[in-house]
Parts: sequence; structure tokens; C-alpha cells
Amino acid sequence: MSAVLQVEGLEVAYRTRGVRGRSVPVVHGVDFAIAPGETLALVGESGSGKSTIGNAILGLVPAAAGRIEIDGRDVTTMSRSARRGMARTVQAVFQNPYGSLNPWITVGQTLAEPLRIAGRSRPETSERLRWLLDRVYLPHDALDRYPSEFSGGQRQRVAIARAIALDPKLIVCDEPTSALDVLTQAGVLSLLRELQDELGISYLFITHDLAAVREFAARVCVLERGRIVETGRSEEVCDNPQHPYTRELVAAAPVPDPVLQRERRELRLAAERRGAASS
Ligand SMILES: Nc1ncnc2c1ncn2[C@@H]1O[C@H](COP(=O)(O)OP(=O)(O)OP(=O)(O)O)[C@@H](O)[C@H]1O
Repeated sequence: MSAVLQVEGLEVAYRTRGVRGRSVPVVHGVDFAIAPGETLALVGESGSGKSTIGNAILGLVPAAAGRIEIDGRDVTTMSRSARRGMARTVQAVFQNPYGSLNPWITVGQTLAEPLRIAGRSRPETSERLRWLLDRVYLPHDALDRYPSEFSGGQRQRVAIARAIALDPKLIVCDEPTSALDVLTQAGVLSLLRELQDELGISYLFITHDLAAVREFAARVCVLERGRIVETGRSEEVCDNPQHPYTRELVAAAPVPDPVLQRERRELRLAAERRGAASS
């Protein structure tokens, strides 16, 4: 099966400020691929270039050299408008659910925006909004509420709903749980996995958290100063006591997110009641 994402010889450099600004390379000849429905984790110390690679894939920073093929199309050579069109295929979930949602618009407006840009009709949009909320276990009345009325985990679920609105093939998850408490982290990861099983999405999972990698990703690339120094199955990298990164690993059993569990239960009961009433 052909890869959803193929990165070859990727180089990224940032320009320093000022009139004598020079180019500082931070990603050096990175290669990796992600298959349909697969999760690949990108781990490495702070500053090793993980987010820069994610941002290059999302078109937020330019590639200095190399290819980034998404769904068979090299996005590094695309025009801006063609690149914007790729938003249907590749989406992102970022670390901070407090900052990534516009606080001035309702959840309904947030989720409707990509659908409006994609030209969906009003009836299609309202049906899709309800479908999205069901997928992330939020009640339909969430549509009229503002981000400030939700917990961090619930906001991250809104961000996930927005990311899946247009059926993307790939989601770049850049530290999607690191701003959340431990209980909520496991809930968000289990939701991402559930969506992967249902919708076949691929994830590039950028993280420091090896326990999460072990739980969530089949393969992992270890990045050091902008270079991939190791690629392997996550159990090989995470369970190897000799590996320098395993020192960080806390053997954390997945912990259920109590809020997500309660909401799932309530929604299930409500659906059962509706079913009983209509039969
Ligand atoms: N906008 C920018 N302008 C200039 N340099 C940058 C910029 N963003 C990142 N860098 C530099 O690029 C290098 C890689 O940063 P990046 O954020 O990709 O690393 P990271 O592995 O994601 O780190 P962290 O885990 O802390 O998020 C670092 O040296 C960083 O200082």
C-alpha cells in the first residue's frame, strides 16, 4: 500500500533576525514514511526539530530541500492555493487546547468553519456537526457554547473534531496531551485511537512521552539535533533498557479519563432512551 506521507531528504532552516540575517539549518536530511492507518511517533530532546518537521508537513514553515509527499503529491513545490487545498488531506492537533480554539466563537462556529470553506450546504453542515460531536463524545448542546465553558480535555476533543471535519488522511499531533493532566491524557489518546480504527486516519505523533509512544504508536523515529538517529518498532525502542530515551519512560498503565467515561456513559444511556421511546 502506498504511503500517506513520504518525507525524503527534508532540510529546514530558520533565518535569524536583522539585516545580516543568516540561515540556520535545524533539520538535516530527514526521511520517513507513514502508511495508511498507521501511527508513527517522532521523539527526541527539546530543540531536536520535532515540531519543525511537523510544521513543514503542515506547510507552516518552508522546506529548504527535499520532498514531502502527502497522498502521492509533493507539497513542497505546490502553489499557495494548492497547498491550502491540502487542508482536507492533512490536519493538525496542537499541544494547547486553550490557545488553539478561538475563544470568541462558539464550538458550532469553530467546527462549521472548515465545512463552510469546503462549500458544504447548511443541511450537510448541521448533520456533519452532530456526527462530529458524537465521534468525540460531546453532547449536541456543545455547539452553542464557548471554549471557556469546557475543560482542557473537552477542548482538546473539540480540536480533534475540527481536525477530522473534512475526513483527513493524516493528522499531525504535536504534543496533543502534554498540556493535560494524566487522567485526561489517556482519554484523549484512546479517543484518537478509536477514530483511527473507525476512519483509518494516519498520525504523526510528536511527543516527549515514551509511555504514550508505547501505548499509541507502532513505530518510532528518534531525532537528535535535526537528524533521525534511530527508527524502530516502539516496543524495541521503548523497552530497551540500554536505550538512552528509555530512562525517561515511566511504566504508566493507561488510566481512564473519568470525564470522558462519564460523558460516554451518559450519551449511551440517552441513545438507549431515545431508542426505547421510538420503539
Ligand atoms: N521560528 C523559529 N525561528 C528560529 N528558530 C527556531 C524557530 N522555531 C524553532 N527554532 C529552532 O529550531 C530548533 C528546533 O526547534 P523545534 O521546536 O522544532 O524542536 P522540538 O524538538 O519540537 O522542541 P520541543 O520538544 O521543545 O518542542 C531549535 O533550535 C529551535 O530553537
